[in-house]
Formats: sequence, C-alpha cells, structure tokens
Amino acid sequence: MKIIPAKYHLDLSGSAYMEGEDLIHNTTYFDEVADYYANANAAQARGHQESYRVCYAIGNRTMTDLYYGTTTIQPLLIDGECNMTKGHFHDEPKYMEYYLCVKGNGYLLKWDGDETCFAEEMKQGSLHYIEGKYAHRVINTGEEELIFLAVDSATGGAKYDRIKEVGFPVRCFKQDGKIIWKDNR
Ligand SMILES: O=P(O)(O)OC[C@H]1O[C@H](O)[C@H](O)[C@@H](O)[C@@H]1O
Repeated sequence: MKIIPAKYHLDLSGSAYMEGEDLIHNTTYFDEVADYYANANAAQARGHQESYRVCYAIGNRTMTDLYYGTTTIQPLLIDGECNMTKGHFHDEPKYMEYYLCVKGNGYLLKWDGDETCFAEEMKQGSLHYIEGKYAHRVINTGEEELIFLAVDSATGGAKYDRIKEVGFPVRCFKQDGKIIWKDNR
C-alpha cells in the first residue's frame, strides 16, 4: 500500500492556518472595499489594513470540481459597523455552498435579491447550507477573529455588482457591546 501525506493541512488548534503547496492566499484591505461600509470614509481612513483574508484550494477549476477555502475576518468596528466580507451572489442559483464556523461569533446574512433577508447565527461548530439563490455575507460581531471554512463549486463564481450598488437590505452595528441591526433602504 502506498501511503502519502494529505495534500493540505489545517491547524485546528486555533488559527485554522492552512498549509499546502498550491494554496492561493488573498487578503482584502479596507482601502479596496471602503464602499461596502455605511461610512466609506471611515473604512478608507483605515488604509491598507487587513479586513479579512481567504486561503483556498480550487483543484483544476472544471465544472464538477470543488473549491475549499478558509476565511478569517478581523474583529473590528468601522464607525460602529461590524467588520464583514463583501458578500456576493453566485453566477447562477444552481451553485450551493457550505460554511462551517470554526472560531468566533457572528452572522451569516442571506438575501434573495428581493424581499427575503435573514441572518443565521455563527459560532464554533455552526454549519450553514447556502442555497444558490442567496447572496451571502459573513459579519464578525465578536471580540476575536471569526474563521469559517467554505466548500463550494469550483465554477460557482461571485457577482458583486448589486451588493456594491445597493448593498444588503440591513447593516449590523455594535454599540456598548450590543448588536444593532439597521435598515439599509
Ligand atoms: O468574496 P466575499 O464575498 O468578500 O467573501 C469572502 C470569501 O468567503 C468565502 O471564503 C467564500 O467561499 C469565498 O468565495 C469568498 O471569496
């Protein structure tokens, strides 16, 4: 029997740091995504500071192939708004996704592009199925990094246009340790 090491390795003792030869690292900085926040000037003022980072493997990118990624979101408030991913729709509703929260606290915000918008609580061990019709965003409401694992189709894509233009219908703020949801319409 030929036995070889696993292609990738995840540090499950806390950081969820991923190791492996062909991993792709992608860091998103506040000066690149300032427009996604309620107070874009406050986000811009943070400059080239990390908002979140993604480390992923994506096989050979064919239609039946899979994406695997670890996302780490910094615990920060931008003029009171909880730090978050940009959020996106998949290219087509047939592309589903799973998220597993391995550390931290927050919400997975889902929006169907119309009237339906709701949030699922994220905490260590919460597993989330994302139906392909929903735009999805992860919000870190905690005091530590929020880390989640994602499994997705390798060709599901990501559409940001509507999110950038009109945003999700709600925004999540934190004041004196209390979560406050505000209408964004
Ligand atoms: O691209 P965003 O909406 O900001 O989300 C950040 C990342 O979160 C997860 O890892 C998803 O699986 C990725 O596809 C996405 O890129």
